[in-house]
Amino acid sequence: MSGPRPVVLSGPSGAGKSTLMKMLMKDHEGVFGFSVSHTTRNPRPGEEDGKGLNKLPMLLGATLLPVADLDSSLFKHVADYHFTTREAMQEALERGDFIENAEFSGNMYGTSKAAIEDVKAKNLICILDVDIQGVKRIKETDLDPIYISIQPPSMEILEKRLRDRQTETEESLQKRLEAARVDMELSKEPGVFDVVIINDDLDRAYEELKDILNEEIKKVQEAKS
Ligand SMILES: Nc1nc2c(ncn2[C@@H]2O[C@H](COP(=O)(O)OP(=O)(O)O)[C@@H](O)[C@H]2O)c(=O)[nH]1
Ligand SMILES: Nc1ncnc2c1ncn2[C@@H]1O[C@H](COP(=O)(O)OP(=O)(O)O)[C@@H](O)[C@H]1O
Repeated sequence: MSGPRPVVLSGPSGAGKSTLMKMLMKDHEGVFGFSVSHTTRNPRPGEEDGKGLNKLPMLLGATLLPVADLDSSLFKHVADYHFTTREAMQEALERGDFIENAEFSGNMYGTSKAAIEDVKAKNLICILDVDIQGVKRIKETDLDPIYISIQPPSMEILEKRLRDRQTETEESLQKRLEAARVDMELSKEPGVFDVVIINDDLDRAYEELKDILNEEIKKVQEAKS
């Protein structure tokens, strides 16, 4: 049995991926599991670390990382990232512990095999939040996810949302806007994404996302009942 299909959420920084994902996980307890990525960027206030799992070099070799303590049915216990160092991440990469990795806005990001395995083991729909480079890398694997791009209505609105979020320095904001221009172009290429959702009105975008995932959601719910 292969279990439910994973879901890749991609799109520019500030497009609304985390917001939509949090809504999904909150409304569907015990259906989704988040693939907790590794990153070398600093944690933002309020962001949750993958609880001790940033001792990565030793732990990543294991088939199943002890991320089971992150109860995906209770969103508040889901980690945002495993915050780590460039050195530790480089070593783990060399060991082949990641299915994909990318450099984004001056930091390293990557999806470990263990992050995916953890969610798979619980028979949940695995959600991956990755940039466009990650999308291209994942296409070279046998993961076979549903590829969804979340796009902002315009660059102007994206910039406003990112500024209002108050998480970025001016430098990091400019890097994100630059990456967003590239992302917006590439996401228009035919065949890259199964669906592109324009996140103008949040509730409408959320309904669209739920509709796309409805079949997979039902499968997981039926398997549980
Ligand atoms: N390739 C790849 N990209 C990732 C991964 N985790 C996060 N990202 C992407 O990195 C970018 C920056 O993420 P983040 O620093 O959390 O900023 P935010 O998207 O503005 O909240 C976003 O486009 C994410 O989708 C990963 O494991 N692999
Ligand atoms: N449809 C929307 N309308 C207005 N603001 C939004 C909308 N969607 C998201 N936001 C806000 O925009 C900011 C960026 O959203 P976020 O989910 O952090 O994006 P991402 O995860 O793609 O970087 C957040 O402050 C969020 O509250």
